[in-house]
Amino acid sequence: SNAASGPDTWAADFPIADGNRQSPINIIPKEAHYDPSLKALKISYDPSNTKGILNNGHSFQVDFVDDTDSSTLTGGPISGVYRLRQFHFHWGGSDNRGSEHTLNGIKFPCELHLVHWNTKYPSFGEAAEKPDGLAVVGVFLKIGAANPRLQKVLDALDAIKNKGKQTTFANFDPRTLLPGSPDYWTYEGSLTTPPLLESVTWIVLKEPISVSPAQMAKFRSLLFTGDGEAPCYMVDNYRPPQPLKGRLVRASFK
Ligand SMILES: Cc1c(Cl)c([N+](=O)[O-])nn1CC(=O)Nc1ccc(S(N)(=O)=O)cc1
Ligand SMILES: [Zn+2]
Repeated sequence: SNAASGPDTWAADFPIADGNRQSPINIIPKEAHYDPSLKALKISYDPSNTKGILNNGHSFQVDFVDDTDSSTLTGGPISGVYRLRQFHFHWGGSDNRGSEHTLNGIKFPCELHLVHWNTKYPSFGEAAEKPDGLAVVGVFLKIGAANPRLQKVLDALDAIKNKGKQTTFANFDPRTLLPGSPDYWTYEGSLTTPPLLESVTWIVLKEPISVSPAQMAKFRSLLFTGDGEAPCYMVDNYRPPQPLKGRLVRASFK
């Protein structure tokens, strides 16, 4: 991460960066606790809720209409109904890095985050301030065959090369980006970029999905910079693992 504005500089403006439930973390499967009381994740998304795709200057995100309970996450470690707000990714400048969570210290080239908020609160903004306000599903991407479901998202990136650019993007079902296995790890954490709010129940899926080297190159064609600025490729937009500080990581599987 670059020195000027990278993760090492965040504590100055956001003291919570050194808090007790920061994300991401390194997940050590052997130290996770199997919890038989954890329910299966129940994910149901309505593709017609897809609102658009935006380069926000630190990643790109696909936004969803979240004014009804039509795209929701329930079950798993959470109680109540959480609505899908957006999904986005984090990736590296080369295939040996890019994910935020790591597995036994291993970095994946990319990580998908599906961001949901608890409907017991009136809005995403309100929920983001509460300890049980958000639930983010994390999915690792590993180098392999080209992922045809990912390609529709990647084909939209040429239109949002620069920071602040957005374009239409419709009828996408994020369920198509999820792996077959329902197995996950879960722990209490935070947003991984400022404001680093400690409001996220993390649900990290065990099984990665595939991405090809050519598809990774597409992620890396985006720019951090706005139109007319000296171009800076959008790569290494990941925060490294943070101290566990005594937190328990639970597994939904043996
Ligand atoms: C903080 C906030 C509020 Cl409040 C609003 N809002 O519209 O009210 N928008 N944002 C921005 C936001 O969502 N950031 C965010 C950061 C990290 C992640 S990550 N990687 O998944 O942890 C998910 C989201
Ligand atoms: Zn993220």
